[in-house]
Amino acid sequence: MTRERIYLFDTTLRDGAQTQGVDFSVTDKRLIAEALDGLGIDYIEGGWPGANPTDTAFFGEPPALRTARLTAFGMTKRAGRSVQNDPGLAAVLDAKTPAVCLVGKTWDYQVDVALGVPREDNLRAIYDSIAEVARRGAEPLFDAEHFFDGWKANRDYALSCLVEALEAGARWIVLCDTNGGTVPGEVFEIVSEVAKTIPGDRLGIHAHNDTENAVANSLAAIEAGVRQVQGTLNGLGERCGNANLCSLIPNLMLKDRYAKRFETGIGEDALARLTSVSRLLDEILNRHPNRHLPYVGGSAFAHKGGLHVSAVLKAPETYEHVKPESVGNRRIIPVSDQSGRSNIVSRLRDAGIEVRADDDRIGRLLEIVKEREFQGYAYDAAEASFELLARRTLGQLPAFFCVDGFRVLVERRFNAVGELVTVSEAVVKVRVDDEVLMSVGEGNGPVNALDQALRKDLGRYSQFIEDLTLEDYKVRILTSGTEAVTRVLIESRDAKGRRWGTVGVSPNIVDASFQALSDAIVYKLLREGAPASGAAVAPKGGSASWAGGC
Ligand SMILES: CC(=O)SCCNC(=O)CCNC(=O)[C@H](O)C(C)(C)COP(=O)(O)OP(=O)(O)OC[C@H]1O[C@@H](n2cnc3c(N)ncnc32)[C@H](O)[C@@H]1OP(=O)(O)O
Ligand SMILES: CC(=O)C(=O)O
Repeated sequence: MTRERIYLFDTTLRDGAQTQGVDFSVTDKRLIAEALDGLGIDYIEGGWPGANPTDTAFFGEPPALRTARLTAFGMTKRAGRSVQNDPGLAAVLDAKTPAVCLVGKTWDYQVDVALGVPREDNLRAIYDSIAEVARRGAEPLFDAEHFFDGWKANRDYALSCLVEALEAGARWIVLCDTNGGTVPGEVFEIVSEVAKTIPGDRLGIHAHNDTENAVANSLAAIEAGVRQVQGTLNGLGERCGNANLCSLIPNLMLKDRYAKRFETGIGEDALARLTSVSRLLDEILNRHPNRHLPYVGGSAFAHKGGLHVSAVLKAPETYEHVKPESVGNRRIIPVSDQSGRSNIVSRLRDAGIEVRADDDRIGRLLEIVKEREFQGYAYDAAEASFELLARRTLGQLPAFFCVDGFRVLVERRFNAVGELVTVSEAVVKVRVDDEVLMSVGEGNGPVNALDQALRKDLGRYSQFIEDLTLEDYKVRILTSGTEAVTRVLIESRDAKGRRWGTVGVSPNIVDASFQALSDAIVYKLLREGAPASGAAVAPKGGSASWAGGC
């Protein structure tokens, strides 16, 4: 059976740039456009030429795209101006992109209130503007703003706006749920009605996520006939975002209901790069990847419950709706107080620790994990600390360095120019082989000072941790009985792009931080294959190098 083509339109660089807190540079835009092109996206909306210097510069020197059509965004001509005499429209058209998408009003209320022009004038503006795009040789697209609200308020007027765009030569008429308030059943009904006037292979959908339905609305629109779908990477976009292409694409390609009827421009190889493209966007935006994103999130294939893990190890499809590797993701089996022996065995194997499934020490390790989670440790977010704990329990943790003690001082005083300052200073005494090393660190707070001091001189181990960076530091106060206990979670990273989490728990925040910091270093040494120290021995209990004297 021949499959119908669904065209994918990415607006990460335009609607995504309207996300609060997102501010792309020209270089960012180029990188993202190239990644989208590499995936096989059909249209890449690069921004609004003339609206700001970044977008103007981006279109001034556009990236060389392999197959995607670079699209410039703008609005229909301004009231009181002709298409030839509208500097805003001219800037969009002068970008000379293969495709141009113009947004126009289709809700009568918006025409009356936001534009304040007679409704007839708006119809003429749509026609003239789209016709001008066609006349200039670009592929015209019409974003029908507020279409669903417009339909509900005055369907004849909303439809007449679409007809104007179609007659003016629009290749695509994109139905926008601008305020994001429409739900899937309504989208299906309305699009089905519209498709009686405008053929589905000329219709697109642009859904916002204000009711958490942007992906569902896009799929409903496809079921009702549209053949172009707009969205963004990771669901960026105005307010609550747009339809997330990182969910839409796998839904279209991996779910039989769609995959049997439709094809996209994305191949299986490219689909297997989706997770890395999603992470690239986070990297560029300097954001932490959202673990809970479907398909591409770090937890999308994380199996925590013991019952799940026991079955997944027998057959992954018992608890996985698609194969993680189909979207370039991976299965994770974290260890926590929800675990059974299966979690432990699986995690140990992942860490390259060979142990028989019926080894008594597995049960002992499981007990320790549950006991420590009761005290406040959280190993599902600190896989590196779990590995260290496991290796120690199994007698497989090399001793690298030993912390004999530390002292932290926080002092508030007047500095040399009479300003009141708070200074933190830490002194750490470590032993490597038989050598005692004492380092002083200064920082903007006690934990920072401690971190500086600990890393400053680890003797022959210093070379292994030069590229170690602290990425995230989270503190949570837990109430256990009448005493407050602090849990510190640290995420670390190195130049090879490895990330790992460590945890520390103590009634004292500095203590808890120190455990997590020293675990982060020990884990790095382990991964680097650093040789064990001659004299120091790993202490019993607590972290690898923590817990006072050795
Ligand atoms: C639904 C969407 O997401 S559409 C995309 C929205 N994205 C953006 O707005 C980001 C980029 N925007 C900008 O940089 C600026 O808004 C600009 C450069 C486009 C315009 O800036 P300004 O000229 O200062 O106008 P401002 O943004 O305050 O107001 C928009 C004007 O366009 C008019 N307008 C809005 N939509 C349309 C339209 N489809 N067709 C014609 N005119 C329109 C408004 O009535 C208003 O006119 P007024 O100034 O006479 O009241
Ligand atoms: C065009 C657009 O972004 C919208 O209507 O939501």
